[in-house]
Amino acid sequence: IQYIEKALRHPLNRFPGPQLARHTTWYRAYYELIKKGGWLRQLEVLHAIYGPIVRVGPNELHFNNPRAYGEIHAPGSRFHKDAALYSIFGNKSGSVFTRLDPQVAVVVRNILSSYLSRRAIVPRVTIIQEKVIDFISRLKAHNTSGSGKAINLDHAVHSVALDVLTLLIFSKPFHVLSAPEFDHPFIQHIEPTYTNIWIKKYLPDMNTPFLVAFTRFLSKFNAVANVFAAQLELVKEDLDLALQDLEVLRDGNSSPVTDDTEEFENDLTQTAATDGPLYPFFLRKVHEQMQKSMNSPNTLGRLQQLLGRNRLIGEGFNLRFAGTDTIANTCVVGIRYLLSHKDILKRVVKELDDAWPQDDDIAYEDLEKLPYLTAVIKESLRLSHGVVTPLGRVVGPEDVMIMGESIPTGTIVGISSVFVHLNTKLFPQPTKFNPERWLKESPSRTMDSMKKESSSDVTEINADKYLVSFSREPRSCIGIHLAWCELYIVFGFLFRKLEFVPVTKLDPNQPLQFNDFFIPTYPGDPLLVTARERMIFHN
Ligand code: HEM
Repeated sequence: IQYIEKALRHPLNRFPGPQLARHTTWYRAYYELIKKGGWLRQLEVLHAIYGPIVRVGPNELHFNNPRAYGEIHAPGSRFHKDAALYSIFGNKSGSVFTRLDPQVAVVVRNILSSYLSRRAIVPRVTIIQEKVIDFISRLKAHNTSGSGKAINLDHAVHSVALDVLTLLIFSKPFHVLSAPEFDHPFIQHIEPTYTNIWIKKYLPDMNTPFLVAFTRFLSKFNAVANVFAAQLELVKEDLDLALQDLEVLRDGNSSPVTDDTEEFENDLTQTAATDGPLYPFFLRKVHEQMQKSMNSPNTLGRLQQLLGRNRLIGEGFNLRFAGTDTIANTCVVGIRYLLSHKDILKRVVKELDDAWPQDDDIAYEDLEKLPYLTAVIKESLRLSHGVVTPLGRVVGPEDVMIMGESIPTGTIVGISSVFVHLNTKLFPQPTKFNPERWLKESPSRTMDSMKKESSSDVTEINADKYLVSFSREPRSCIGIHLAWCELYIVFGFLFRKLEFVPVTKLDPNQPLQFNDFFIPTYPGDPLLVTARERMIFHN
């Protein structure tokens, strides 16, 4: 009776939605677990029935208007991340990504952001370039080896993304690119990893002896666990190596304790000459902060709690996930669309050839200046969406207005990036791969159409503002500079140096289907291609 009374008085009752979802989160679980990531498709159905705000769980609302994105992910927001959603990444040992409170996360965000800043990344561009050149030779060698077998480009691109990231960040990179046929176990298990983590959201105490014993029976689960364990071992070894270095530095008294971020960034820039990986720098910065706090037990205690050994391992481990599959997905989606749109491919290749006529190197800054390449990357980011799951936030510390409605404290609110990127007012013919839309002189953006847009419920016409693949402050992606840099180099180098012949049948009018497993996973045929060197003829 008490339950019924409470349910009848619930403040979210005024919002429409399916009856079952009002009473149990298992309504959503059905789509996430049984319908294998079909929650996004169901959200579309629900919005079509119930309108722009839908009650999708006992305590959860989903929005479909891009304006809501800005209101939920607003600078200075104190909304916490949704504990149940982020528990799938194990928020017990944790990392900045799984820290729920933005005011706690900011401490680690600041340190991590400086070592992933543009100033830290640009001097390390050669590390990325060399790996991508190595990748290109492997693709060519595969073709000339006479095996006659096409390459699975999805696996190949995930391999290069994982190698670039781990080479740049850790002193012990994973080296997966050297596996025959781009088929390293770390790569084979990407999809099962993502599809299996959902179960943790609904059975959070996976570490209870019963569940551990139970999962031993599931061979697929076990294989994924083994791959996880192997990667974790590498991160742990890296941490130990870095800590040993720190001991040496401390004994030799050569680690200056400094408050000065600029000095730290200079330090990063100088050490770039030695190709230093970034994770040890991060640890060194943490170490410096701790030394500085020796006389302030409260700060020291807080730092130790935030950055204890397990947490530092968690931080390193999380970077592998945050920074690999997201970039690889953007590349795979972009390459697929380019190979199925010959006119767009021709135009981007011409732009590259004009800017880079000789077979020597091109400066990264010159790639960044190419408008069409930039538009191709933005369109690839838009149609790969970044993270597709609604990034649930808990309203607080007081009630707020979202889409003109007062939303009570404690409500979980979200809007998937897909509803922003596929909004027809912001991006006409949204499922079409059309880099033109990002160019200022785009013929599709006439004064008339812009006037119409500004009179719609979307008040700003700046499409860049609605590219939310990296989310928004205060929890936006801190790897954005690395991501952009890698995307320019992968797209620029691959299409300047190689010609791909798709073996998979690609239909330009068929939008790519994906499932919602936090980041999108693409069922269906893998992208099989052969690759050969491009010949450039100049008059
Ligand atoms: C195309 C590539 C990438 C995309 C689309 C992307 C997307 C995102 C998104 C949407 C978020 C917000 C997640 C949330 O609210 O829970 C995020 C957070 C994050 N990203 Fe990325 N990311 C990319 C690359 C990277 C790279 C290369 C790194 C680092 C090596 C990285 C590290 C992080 C971290 C540490 C966070 C957590 C920030 C926080 O919770 O405060 N990401 N990313």
